[in-house]
Amino acid sequence: MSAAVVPKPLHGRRALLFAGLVALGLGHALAAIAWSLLVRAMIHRLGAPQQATGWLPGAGSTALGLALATAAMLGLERVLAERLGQSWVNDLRVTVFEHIARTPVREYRRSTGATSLRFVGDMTALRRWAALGLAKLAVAVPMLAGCLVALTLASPLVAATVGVVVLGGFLGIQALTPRLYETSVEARRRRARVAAHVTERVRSRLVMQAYGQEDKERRLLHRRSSRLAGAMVRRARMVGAVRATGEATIMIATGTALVAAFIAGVDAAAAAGALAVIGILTTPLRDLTRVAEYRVGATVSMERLAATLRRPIRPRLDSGEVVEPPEGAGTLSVRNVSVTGVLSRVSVELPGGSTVALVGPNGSGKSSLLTVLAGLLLPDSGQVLLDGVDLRAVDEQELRRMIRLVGPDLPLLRGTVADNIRYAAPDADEEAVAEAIRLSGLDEVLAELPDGPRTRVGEGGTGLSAGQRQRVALARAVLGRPRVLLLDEADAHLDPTAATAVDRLIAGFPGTVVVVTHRPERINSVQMVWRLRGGQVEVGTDGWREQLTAWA
Ligand SMILES: Nc1ncnc2c1ncn2[C@@H]1O[C@H](COP(=O)(O)OP(=O)(O)OP(=O)(O)O)[C@@H](O)[C@H]1O
Repeated sequence: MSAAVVPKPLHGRRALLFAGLVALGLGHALAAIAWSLLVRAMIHRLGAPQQATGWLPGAGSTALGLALATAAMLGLERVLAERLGQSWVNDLRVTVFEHIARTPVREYRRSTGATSLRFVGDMTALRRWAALGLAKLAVAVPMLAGCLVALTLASPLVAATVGVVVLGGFLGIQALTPRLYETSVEARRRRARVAAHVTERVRSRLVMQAYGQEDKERRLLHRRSSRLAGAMVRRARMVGAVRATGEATIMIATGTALVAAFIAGVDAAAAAGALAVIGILTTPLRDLTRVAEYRVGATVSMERLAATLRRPIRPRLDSGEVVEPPEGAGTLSVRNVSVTGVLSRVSVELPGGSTVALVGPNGSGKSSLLTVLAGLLLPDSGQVLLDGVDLRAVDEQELRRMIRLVGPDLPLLRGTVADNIRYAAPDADEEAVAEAIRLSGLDEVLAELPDGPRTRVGEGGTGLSAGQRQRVALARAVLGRPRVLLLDEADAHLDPTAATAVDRLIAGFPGTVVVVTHRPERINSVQMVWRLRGGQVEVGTDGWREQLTAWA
């Protein structure tokens, strides 16, 4: 099992974008210095007798040039910052998705709402941090440094005073961040609860309606929503405190700069230049205040994502580890397979092309064994071989092509019936699709559907009856002629005619079939029976057909 590599915000191309933003910050700094010198020179000229000297040559065009350059830099800064944020979040989104997609189903039990919060709320917080936090940091720090240089040119005392006030402001903000962090964690937790509640209950609203629980659920949501509102207000209070500290810093810096200018005895022109710089300084100071806010939001979100990414996933095999897909008829060998709490040192052999019924009481581990045979659940110990090769050594795509599973945990996806059939093999030709439809007995279903294979279904196949869904799932599984077909209660929901179609499918299927069923009397075409009990597999003996009914 391996953990994911978390994309870094300043990796690769993003480091260049960041460097571009720092360059823009330096540009802003130079503009601030130039602006302060220009203001100072203009004020000097205002004080001088006009007739003698005339107006400052080039002042207008310099001011216009500085204004245009600043506007252009601001525009460019926004674009670079957004590119930085989007690029990082895009990498993160794909990484998190891939990780969740590859996490064993038993390892990931987050609700859909909590998962979608990772892709919406958390990604927004992280994009803000990169695009408005990191990017602002890149620009604001050089800009702040440039402003302090400009102030030093006017008066070192003024610069030192402003520097001390700014430092005090940052320390104040720093002192507030632990509480901001706590309130942000609480707000996120409450948001996750509301998202999980709403998503699950909306999806299962028929259960609410059937049991008349709409009012109770509404009250529950109201309570959770009110708690979320409270948490958001507490967070807003802290955000307000941070912003207020930033604004107070700006005002105190302006006031103390004037006092310092008075004490230092600087002339009016230099004081005006310093004030012009303080005006410019307002922008980076405000930006840096926001940086603290975005950083805390991103920390909270990143902790949640990192927890998800720490979950182990099935590692991709290195090219050197992959063995050639085995040749053979689909012989399955289970050797000493154990899955904690479910299977205990199970060893059975299923010759290629044969069919076995897997029976046993509820919870005995039939579905678990099927997922082990499919290579989807890795056993804690032991191995499963397909035609003599350990499933773990076979390239995953090849494995999925050779072994197909049908079961209640593999619903249909939103799209058309045809999209669902082709899901496993989008490039399959029409002939292969027609064969899969025929084998699964889906042709009768398609004839009844308003738009035939182009009929749209919702999430999980809503819009079709349970039996219709089952047959679409069967067609999806047999497309491309897998070597092994694992059917988990494939006859559930089927009427006798449809169940006969499943029986025909099993009888006519050229590969190996394992069929989990509670109704063995429907399955005539199996050649042996395995019973799961107490974590062990008993293999039916000579009179197994009688055992099939007795065991099920
Ligand atoms: N996603 C899961 N995560 C953790 N444990 C699970 C999961 N699914 C099943 N189990 C556990 O594995 C054991 C076997 O369950 P399994 O679904 O394999 O039994 P089954 O024989 O197929 O039952 P049924 O006849 O009711 O379908 C049960 O104790 C169950 O609690």
